[in-house]
Amino acid sequence: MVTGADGAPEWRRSPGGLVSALEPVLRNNSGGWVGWPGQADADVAPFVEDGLELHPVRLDSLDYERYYEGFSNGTLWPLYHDLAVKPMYHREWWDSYVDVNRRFAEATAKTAAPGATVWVQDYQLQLVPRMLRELRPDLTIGFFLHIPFPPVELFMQLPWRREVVEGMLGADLIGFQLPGGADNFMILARKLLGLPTSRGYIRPLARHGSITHEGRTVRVGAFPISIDSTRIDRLARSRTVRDRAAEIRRQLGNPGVIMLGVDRLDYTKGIDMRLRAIGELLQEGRLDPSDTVMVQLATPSRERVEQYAIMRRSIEEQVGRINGEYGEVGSTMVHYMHRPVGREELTAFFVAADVMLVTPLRDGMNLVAKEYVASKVRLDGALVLSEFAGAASEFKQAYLVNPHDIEGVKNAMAAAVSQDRESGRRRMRALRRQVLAHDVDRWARMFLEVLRSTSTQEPQ
Ligand SMILES: O=P(O)(O)OC[C@H]1O[C@H](O[C@H]2O[C@H](CO)[C@@H](O)[C@H](O)[C@H]2O)[C@H](O)[C@@H](O)[C@@H]1O
Ligand SMILES: Cc1cn([C@@H]2O[C@H](COP(=O)(O)OP(=O)(O)O)[C@@H](O)[C@H]2O)c(=O)[nH]c1=O
Repeated sequence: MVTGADGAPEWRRSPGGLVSALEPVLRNNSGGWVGWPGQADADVAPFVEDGLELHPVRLDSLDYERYYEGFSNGTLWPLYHDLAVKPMYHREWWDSYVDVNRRFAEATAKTAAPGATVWVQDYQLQLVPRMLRELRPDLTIGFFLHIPFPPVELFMQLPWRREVVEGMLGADLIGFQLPGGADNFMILARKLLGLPTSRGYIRPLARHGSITHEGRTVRVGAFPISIDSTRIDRLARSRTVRDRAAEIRRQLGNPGVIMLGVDRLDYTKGIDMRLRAIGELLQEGRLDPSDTVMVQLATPSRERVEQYAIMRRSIEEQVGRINGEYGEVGSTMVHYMHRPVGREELTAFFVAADVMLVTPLRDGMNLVAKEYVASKVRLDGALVLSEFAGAASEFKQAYLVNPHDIEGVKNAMAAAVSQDRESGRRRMRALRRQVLAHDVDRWARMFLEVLRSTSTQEPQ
C-alpha cells in the first residue's frame, strides 16, 4: 500500500521476484495471502483483490525498523549473501523478529481452514513453521527460502542460529533454490542440533534429504524457482510491446548495441561492478561510445538501510562520471532510472536489449535473467550472467562470469557485444528451451506434490 498523490491509499504491486513468482501460483490455486500491507502503521481489514484473498498483518514503525530493515535486511540478508556487507547483530532486532514471526503465525492459524496446506515464504519468516505447528498441528506446512542459504561457517556467526534452524524444522518440507543451500542446511541440522539425517547429496527436484526431528520426518529439497514463461513469451510477441521496443530503440538514438541492467537497487546485484567494467571498456576503446548505450533500471529498495544509501550514491556517481566523459549533447551513454517499471514496459526493454547484464555477487535465483530469455522470441540478444546467481545452474549457455573478476566480466561483455548471429541464436535457443520447459507453475506443482506426499507419510 502506498499513499497516492491525492493523499489517499493506493495498492501497488511489491517489487522483487517473490511476488512475481507467487502471484500466478496463488491465483491458480485459489489461495489466500497472509502478508504485511507494505506500509507501517496501516490498519487494513482482510479484503479480496482481483479474486485473491489478502489477510494483512500490521507492522508498526518500530517493527518496520527493527524487524524488516533491521533483522531481516541488516542481519540475515548480508549473512545469507556471503557477507556482501557486514551483518549487524542486535538483540532488540532479534526480539522484534520473534515477535513479528509470532504475529504471522497467529494470523495464519486463525485464517487457515482445518487441514489446510500453508506455504511459508522466505527469510523474513523462518520461525513461523515451528510457531504455527504448535498452534495448528492439523496443518501441512511448507517453507521456501528464496535467497541463498549460507555455508555452515558463515551461518554459525548468528547468535540465534539454533532458534532459526529449529524454526524452519517446524515445516514438513523445507525448500531451497539450489542443492548447495539444501546441503548446507542438512549439515547444520546434524552438526548444530545433532539430528539424524539422510546422507548423500540433494539433487534439484529429484533427490530430497530427510531429517528426523521431534518424532517427525522433515524433508529437505532443492526447487529452483522460475517465471510465468508463457505469459512473458506472449507479451513479448504482442504488437504493443514490439512497437514500444522499437520506440525505445529510436528514443535511444538507434545505437548498434543496447546493454541493459534491471535490478532492485541492492548491493548484492553487482551494479557498481558492471558500471566499472563498462567504464574500463570505453576507456580501452573496446566499446564504441558513439554506437553503444547502457540502460540501467533500478527499483528503489530498502532505502533507509545505510548500506543501500551508500551504494546508491556510489552508483549515481559512476553514472555521472561515465556520462561526463563519454556523453554528447543529445546522446547519453548510461540512461539510469531510479523508479519501478511495470511489466509491459519492462518486457519492451527486454525485447529491445542486445545484451542483458545480470552480475550479482550472490543471488538466490534472479528472475530477471529468466524474463529476458523468455522475451527473446526472435532468438536475438545475449545474456551475461554471474556464476553466483541461482539461474546460472540452469543457464549454461549464457556468457557466465565471476563478478569478482573484472577482466573476465569485461571479456564476456565484449564477446556478447560482438557475438556472431548464428552462435547467438544457438545459445538463446538453448536458454529458451530451458525456461519454457521449467516455469513457475511447474516449480509450485513440484514443491506442493512433495509437500503433500510428506504429510501422508508415517513418522520414522
Ligand atoms: O520486498 P523487498 O524487501 O523490497 O525485496 C524484494 C524481494 O527480494 C528478494 O527476492 C528473492 O526472491 C526471488 C524469487 O525467488 C529470487 O529470484 C531472488 O534471487 C531473491 O533475491 C527476497 O527474497 C524477497 O523476500 C523480497 O520480497
Ligand atoms: C527493476 C524491476 C524489477 N521488476 C521485477 O522484479 C523481479 C525481480 O526479481 P529477481 O529475482 O530478479 O530479484 P529480487 O527478487 O529483486 O532480488 C522480476 O520479476 C522483475 O521483472 C519489476 O517488475 N520492475 C522493475 O522496475
